[in-house]
Amino acid sequence: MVLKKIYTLVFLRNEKKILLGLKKRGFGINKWNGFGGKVEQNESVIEAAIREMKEECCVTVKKDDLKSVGQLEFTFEGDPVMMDVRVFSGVVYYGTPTETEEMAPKWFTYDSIPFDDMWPDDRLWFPYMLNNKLFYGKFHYKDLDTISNYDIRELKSMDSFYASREQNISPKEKN
Ligand SMILES: Nc1[nH]c(=O)nc2c1ncn2[C@H]1C[C@H](O)[C@@H](COP(=O)(O)OP(=O)(O)OP(=O)(O)O)O1
Repeated sequence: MVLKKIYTLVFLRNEKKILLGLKKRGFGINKWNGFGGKVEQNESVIEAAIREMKEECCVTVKKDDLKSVGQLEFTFEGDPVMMDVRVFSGVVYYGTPTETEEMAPKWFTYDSIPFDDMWPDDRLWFPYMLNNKLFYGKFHYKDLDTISNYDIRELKSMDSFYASREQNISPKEKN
């Protein structure tokens, strides 16, 4: 059996910019990323995405304003737990992105995304997201800085992609 933990990752965007946050503690510290974290028991993926946005940058997003745009799976050498990351994108939000103990938010123009200070996988799958393509990516890390192999593909629909894997996920994990 593959052990996995489900995470959320949310990117607010507009025509010119994307909101990233500098992670101030824990996993991925000092890297720029979207906002998100572990899906807790008794919440759906989308509920977790909304909660993490509020906790990490004080912004309110509504369920219908978040679009499921991708899934990323990460495994690490010697670690039996797969990270299953559900990626969302949104334009509409309420409030002002504000620094918290976990994240320092900042808007970046699309040509100034700081890939050198992000997870190495980001420069591989961001082009899909930025071009409004749905995607699935699978990455195996040799260590926290080094991808040993990966595969990315474009998807036609997130719903049908998740439906095809339904037998492997519990109802709570669906969005
Ligand atoms: N290789 C990777 N590339 C990427 O772009 N995002 C990644 C990634 N590996 C993890 N992430 C994201 C997923 C998730 O949004 C975040 C990790 O979540 P955290 O560990 O911060 O979870 P929590 O906020 O629940 O943690 P704690 O509250 O500190 O327990 O980093």
